[in-house]
Amino acid sequence: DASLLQPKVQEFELSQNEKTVAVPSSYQLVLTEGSCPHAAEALKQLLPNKQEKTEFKIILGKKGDKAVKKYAKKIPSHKEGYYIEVDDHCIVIAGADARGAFYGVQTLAQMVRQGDLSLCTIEDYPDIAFRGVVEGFYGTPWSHEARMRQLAFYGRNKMNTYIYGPKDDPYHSSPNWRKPYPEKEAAQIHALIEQAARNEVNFVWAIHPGKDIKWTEADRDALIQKFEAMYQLGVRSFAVFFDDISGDGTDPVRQAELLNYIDTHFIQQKHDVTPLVMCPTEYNKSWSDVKGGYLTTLGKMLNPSIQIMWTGDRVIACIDKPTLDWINPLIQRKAYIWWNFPVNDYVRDHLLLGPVYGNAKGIQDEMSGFVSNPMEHAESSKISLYSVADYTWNLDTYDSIQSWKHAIQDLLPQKAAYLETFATHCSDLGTNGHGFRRDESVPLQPMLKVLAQDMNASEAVDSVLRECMRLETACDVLLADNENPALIHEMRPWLKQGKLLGEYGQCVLQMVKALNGKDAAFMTYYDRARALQTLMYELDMTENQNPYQPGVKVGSLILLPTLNQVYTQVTSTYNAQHKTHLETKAEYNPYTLTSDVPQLKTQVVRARHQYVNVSPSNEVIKWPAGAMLQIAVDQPVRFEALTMDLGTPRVASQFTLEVSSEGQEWKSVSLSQAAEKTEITASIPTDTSLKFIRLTNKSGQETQVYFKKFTLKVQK
Ligand SMILES: CCCC(=O)N[C@H]1/C(=N/OC(=O)Nc2ccccc2)O[C@H](CO)[C@@H](O)[C@@H]1O
Repeated sequence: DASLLQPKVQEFELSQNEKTVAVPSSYQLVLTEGSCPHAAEALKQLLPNKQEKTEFKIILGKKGDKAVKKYAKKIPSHKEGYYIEVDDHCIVIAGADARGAFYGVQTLAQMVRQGDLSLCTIEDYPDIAFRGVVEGFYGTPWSHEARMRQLAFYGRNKMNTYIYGPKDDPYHSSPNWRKPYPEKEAAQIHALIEQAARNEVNFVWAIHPGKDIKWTEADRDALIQKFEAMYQLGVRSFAVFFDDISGDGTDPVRQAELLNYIDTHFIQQKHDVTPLVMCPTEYNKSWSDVKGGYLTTLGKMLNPSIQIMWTGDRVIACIDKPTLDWINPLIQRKAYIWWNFPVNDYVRDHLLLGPVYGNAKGIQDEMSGFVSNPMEHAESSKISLYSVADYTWNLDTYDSIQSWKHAIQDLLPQKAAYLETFATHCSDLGTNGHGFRRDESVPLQPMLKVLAQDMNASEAVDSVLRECMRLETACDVLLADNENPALIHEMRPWLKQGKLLGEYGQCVLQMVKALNGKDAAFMTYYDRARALQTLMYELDMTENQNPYQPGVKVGSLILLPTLNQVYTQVTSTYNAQHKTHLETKAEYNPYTLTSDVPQLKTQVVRARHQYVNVSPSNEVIKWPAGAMLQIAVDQPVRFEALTMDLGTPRVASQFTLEVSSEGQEWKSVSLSQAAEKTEITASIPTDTSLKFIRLTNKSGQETQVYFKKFTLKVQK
């Protein structure tokens, strides 16, 4: 069944209807020794017991091999393409090159797993030249074991590129990019390179020198020497990243001269090295200043074989034709896409387990590469990566939902149905500085909308109740599962939250059904609902407490908000009927953020014990003159202190900090910032309790700052 092949093949034809042949238990292998070693190794693992003298033959080779001479004309004339022919006494796998032959064996492996083989022919090849993953996220780099598993996953899914560029590796970035890796790390990288080769994956080693590179011969030679050291380790693919830097490292002429020098004096000298990849400083349209000439300078100066990475119209954006029609002419080549999904280093309280959707069809000829920047959770990222492999191999037949279901089936075969239930409600990012969102709880949305309109709609009550039971069950089963321990370990906090959410939903809907029944029943569900609200809040406050977006969110787009709304409504109704004063607030967040700084208006404010934090942003914030950021609180509190960090020294004088107890009378509070320090503090008088605090840019002009920290300390 061709629709089950992953990625979907370009052309599949049954040769004789309904005829099949059993998977050969023994066969004669015909190949040119040493021609396609990784394909031959994969075939041996797939069908181990080959015999010399048997009737059945498997022919394996690449274009030019005598073994496949007869089929040469059938082999697609695309790099990494292959031809498969299955008939009743022979299987042919003929690659356009060795990697194509390897991919043919991967496809055969999937056919074999389906049982008897249909008599058929397959002509297949990738739509996009470079497909795979860039380990380029902020946060805990993947472990060595996780990377080894990833590379095998890429081999099975025909991804041919893994770019090693973890921001937090000191030998990839500053300060040690000039130094060779120590013994242990070097050995691990060598092991990864061998694993990559076995799986026909280009291991691309990236260097990120931009923070402190000097435009001198010394630093140029230091970079070449580091590349040479990596070449000795076995690296045959190289990248230079200039993203997320400032200062004179951002000069495009210098960047281009350096890259052309590396290309001419290193890449071109080696013959067995793939084209150099670079990540520009302006890597998305929203940050580009075309008139400034950065992109056009690179486009004009960079040797044509050098690939230029691009994230799209924004840092986090899906890729469509207008995106590519804009960038390709400027850089005078096809963009090499760095797709910032499912990376979640800016929404670390959310796991992104939903479908991969939103990238256009029909744009395969406008991109030279498409690599996904994943989550620090390696196993959980495989749901998205499976679909990125599917999409980038064959854009026009890609079906996001079907691919998502197959991805889950592939990741956890025995418990796929449960993982699908859980993943359905664990896909949106929540509000974030990039404004990038994903759909969530999609099959349940119609009923949730009915419920929000009328909590007594019995069909909606029952269907949401059943889904909450399924969610609770799914989380229990997954928490206890050991088919893929690494996956469950990563998801554990979210599975626990999903279980609580499923239980909470059942209580709330039982409250609705108990409204006109026995009060004791209602009260029991009410007590448990309140208890579950507390348990969800405490889990959110105690697990995954990273310094950026701490906490554990599940169902945050529509399921939890709808259940909270129904909780409030049914409790209010009960109060009206019984003249009681039960608590109607579901999720109590006493703080509200308002701002007329465009990039800050969606930031999240959250109380955490004695501290009130506004979530930091990775972006450069353009703070208009007179614009403000305000925190309001329901009940008056005594703020003791404010600590913030705008990532810029000597900037406090551009701002005023004011406080108010009712929003009319404002008192200003002095800000202090030590010389050459970026941290700004304010001690707030606690003689009166306050409901408002606001920070305004009073400098009379727009200022550019970062937004690394904004924390209020509340008096106990
Ligand atoms: C060619 C893409 C480079 C890129 O995306 N860099 C980082 C990246 N950069 O985006 C920024 O907004 N970076 C930034 C903004 C302001 C100041 C410093 C960095 O975003 C991703 C998602 O958070 C990170 O995983 C990436 O490492």
